[in-house]
Amino acid sequence: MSDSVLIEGLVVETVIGVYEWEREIHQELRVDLEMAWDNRLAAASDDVHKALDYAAVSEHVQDFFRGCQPALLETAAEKLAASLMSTFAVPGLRLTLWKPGAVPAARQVGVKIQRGVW
Ligand SMILES: Nc1nc2c(c(=O)[nH]1)N=C([C@H](O)[C@@H](O)CO)CN2
Repeated sequence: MSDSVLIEGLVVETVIGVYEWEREIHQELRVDLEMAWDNRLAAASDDVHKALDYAAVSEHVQDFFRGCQPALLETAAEKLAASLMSTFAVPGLRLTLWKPGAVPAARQVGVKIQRGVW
């Protein structure tokens, strides 16, 4: 599939981290998403119900991090990918989770995964 729907730099606040002190605070993550989606039906009908609604997906991501507060970025990425694919019937996605404050000498650190069919 060559079409996709994109979300870049979505900011979420959550509890995440492997250290004890990190379990006591909220930290910022940034989420980049590229989701495989055939955009032709939405374009032909001009109907948001035929589109992969990036506003609804963004809300889902925010809700996800209210309920899921793992230690590792890898765990968060894997669970979020599965949740998005099953909730929105997304056949494939590329997901990057950035943790901007984690390594002071780096602008940001993160993980990127690709799942499903492209
Ligand atoms: N590959 C990873 N490395 C590290 C992670 C992680 O989630 N994935 N997490 C930490 C700590 O929580 C760190 O962010 C605290 O600064 C260390 N390494």
